[in-house]
Amino acid sequence: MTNKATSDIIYTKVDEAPQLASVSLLPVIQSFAKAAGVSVGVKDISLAGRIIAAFPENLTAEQRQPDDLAELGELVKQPTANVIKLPNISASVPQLVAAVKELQAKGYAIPDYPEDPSSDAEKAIRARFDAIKGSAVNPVLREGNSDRRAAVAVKNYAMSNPHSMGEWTPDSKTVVSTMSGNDFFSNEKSVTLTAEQAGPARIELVAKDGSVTVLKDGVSYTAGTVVDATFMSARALDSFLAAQIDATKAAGILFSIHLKATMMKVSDPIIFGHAVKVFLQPVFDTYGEKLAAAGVNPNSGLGALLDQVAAMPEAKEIMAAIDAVMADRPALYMVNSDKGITNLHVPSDVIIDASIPALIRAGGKGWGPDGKEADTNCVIPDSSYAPVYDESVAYFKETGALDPRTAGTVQNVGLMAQKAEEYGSHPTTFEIPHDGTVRIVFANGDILLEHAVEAGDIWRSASTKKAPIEDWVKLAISRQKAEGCQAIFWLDEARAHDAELLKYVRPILAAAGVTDKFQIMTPRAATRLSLETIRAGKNSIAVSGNVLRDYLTDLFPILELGTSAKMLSIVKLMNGGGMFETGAGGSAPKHVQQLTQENHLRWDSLGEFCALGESLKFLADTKANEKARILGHAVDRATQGVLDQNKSPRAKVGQTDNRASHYYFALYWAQALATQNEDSTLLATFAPIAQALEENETTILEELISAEGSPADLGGYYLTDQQKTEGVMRASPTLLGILSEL
Ligand SMILES: NC(=O)C1=CN([C@@H]2O[C@H](COP(=O)(O)OP(=O)(O)OC[C@H]3O[C@@H](n4cnc5c(N)ncnc54)[C@H](OP(=O)(O)O)[C@@H]3O)[C@@H](O)[C@H]2O)C=CC1
Ligand SMILES: O=C(O)CCC(=O)C(=O)O
Ligand SMILES: [Mg+2]
Repeated sequence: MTNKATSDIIYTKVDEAPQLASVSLLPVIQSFAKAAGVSVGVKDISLAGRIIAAFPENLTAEQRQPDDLAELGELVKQPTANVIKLPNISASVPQLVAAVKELQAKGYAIPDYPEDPSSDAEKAIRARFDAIKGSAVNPVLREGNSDRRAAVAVKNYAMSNPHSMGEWTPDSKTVVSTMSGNDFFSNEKSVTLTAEQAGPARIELVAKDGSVTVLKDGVSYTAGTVVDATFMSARALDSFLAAQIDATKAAGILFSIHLKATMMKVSDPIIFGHAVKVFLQPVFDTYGEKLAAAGVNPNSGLGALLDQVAAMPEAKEIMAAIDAVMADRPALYMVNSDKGITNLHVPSDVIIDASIPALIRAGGKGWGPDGKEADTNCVIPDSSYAPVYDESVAYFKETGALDPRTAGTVQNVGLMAQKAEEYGSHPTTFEIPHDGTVRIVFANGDILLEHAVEAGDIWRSASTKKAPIEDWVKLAISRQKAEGCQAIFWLDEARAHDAELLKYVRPILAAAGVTDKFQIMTPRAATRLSLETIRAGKNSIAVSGNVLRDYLTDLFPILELGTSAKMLSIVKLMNGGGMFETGAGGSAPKHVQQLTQENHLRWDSLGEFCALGESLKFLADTKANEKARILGHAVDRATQGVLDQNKSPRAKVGQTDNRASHYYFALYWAQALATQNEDSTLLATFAPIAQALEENETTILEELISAEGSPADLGGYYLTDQQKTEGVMRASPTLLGILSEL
């Protein structure tokens, strides 16, 4: 790799709200760090940046950008890596298409996204876009397992300043519905590879007539890898969805589907497309061919479908047919009832890890088309992890809402390193073109796993390497030792994949003499026990696979803290480096909308503060930089100050926003450095800074707040204009002036 990252700490340029927040926060971080001899560089992993980097030959020399993600992907394998990773967009097709359109309008000659590539040239373009689509950054950077928890100060703050919780009543009609068979869960097969089996393999589909289609060649496995294969039957999925639509209507509640079309970027958009199609079945029965000819792909959602229909010659007739079907269907759970955006409009608008916890926090209520809250049928087709939500809903119906003032906490140790489990499944997931048998075949012809499938079934294989599994169990042991609390492996002995994992887990626990410190429970049982535990004010550690890592690090924080944005999220990289993620939430598109409408950014950077403190302390250890340690401890004190003094952003214009909260963070950080007695140089540097920040509080806040209430122009969405964005996010010349003294 050329162009080696030379900064001590790498901060990531991302998208949407966290990127806007960075424009305000980075000058503070960079100038404070500089005073301690610590350099903080930036690498671009934004959606727009990744698109630009993928098409250099289409662009002018000025427009071109290096492939920062590839560079970071190498860096995270180095022992010196120290990365602060903010959440980036995992793009669905509609988001990708919108970003390309914006870049084209700005003069970047990026090709269109080929929806249905036919020529080799189109296929090559599509392959480049596919590498950008969905969860394309996290699996590359997460070369370690996940340690997510609420810092003690953050948890204490949440207990003394509880967020509002909706009421749960036993008569709530809200339910979680999932398939009873023929899904990924029930069709799963799993094998741990012996040393003899390690090596190359291919995935092929053998048709009924014996002809063979190679779906994927050049798969390569190492010894000890757990290889899974499974499929979801398209027929079973469609009849499940049809039955759920009817059941929802009969119950008089809202229909909603919750998927992870971003992280599960191949399988879940297809499942989403089935939901769109089944919901509009009579329309597809009548106009299916015409819609297909017009390029409609239900996987992109109802929003894109409506736009495409509007441009068809038969628009009026088809629109009338759609309206008639919608009138006959149950009411849909809405993303934005004011704008008529439904759950089925865009595959990435409703993302299960955030959507279901928000509904549970609200007392089991979703928003209906009338703008009112209502009970909801939460449809989660695959039954692998749906029991977690089903059990949560059942538990809260029985016992009422959780009380954040007294609740304990559930931390997570998640398996994700080296594209573990579903993270690595994207290139080995296929929508089956015709009936037959899918099989994984070794070079010598031996068959590893096989399934009889039908056209349209979604078949996928995931694998998990030995070293990450062992690292994950060891991380669990050390976290349990540090906390001394209950710890549960959320694994189901009766599930093929989990049974293979347990063959690793048990001997490692036994060898470490800690078998009695851990329980092993199915996700459903673990959910119940964890909820009972935190209700009793005690703590638990959820040791889980990758998908549950994702789900649980939103579910519990959203109930305990009101949001997952405040989580400490550490990735202990397997080769010795550290990556510090900011919170457990996403890029909060709603927040950008508020900023552009009324110049108020309610993004909370507490996750960034926590990550920064950890990153500096890690740097102190890896580069023997004591100043960095002092800076890191001062970050912790500043974070505590932001919490104690209630300087976190609030929702409304005129209240503290993201920029003002960064001012307070800088003030408390400088004060902490000006009052420590370990390093006199730092003290001398920061004493006048702290004083200047204190003395100019009123001026700085006035400068920051003066523009609030009226629209803000960022000059773009996916690719904002740097000058305009800095004008909005660095609105206090006084603050910038003080920072420039460093
Ligand atoms: N690690 C990563 O890179 C991740 C990326 N994503 C990406 O983020 C995008 C949006 O995902 P989505 O599922 O909607 O989830 P988000 O977490 O972005 O948004 C859900 C809601 O959570 C609240 N929220 C999240 N972060 C903060 C914060 N720092 N401060 C205050 N409130 C916050 C907001 O609620 P309110 O409206 O109440 O303020 C927000 O509307 C997608 O493109 C997704 O792919 C998602 C998860 C992780
Ligand atoms: O990788 C992604 O797409 C999102 C991951 C995520 O939501 C998480 O890590 O919590
Ligand atoms: Mg998540």
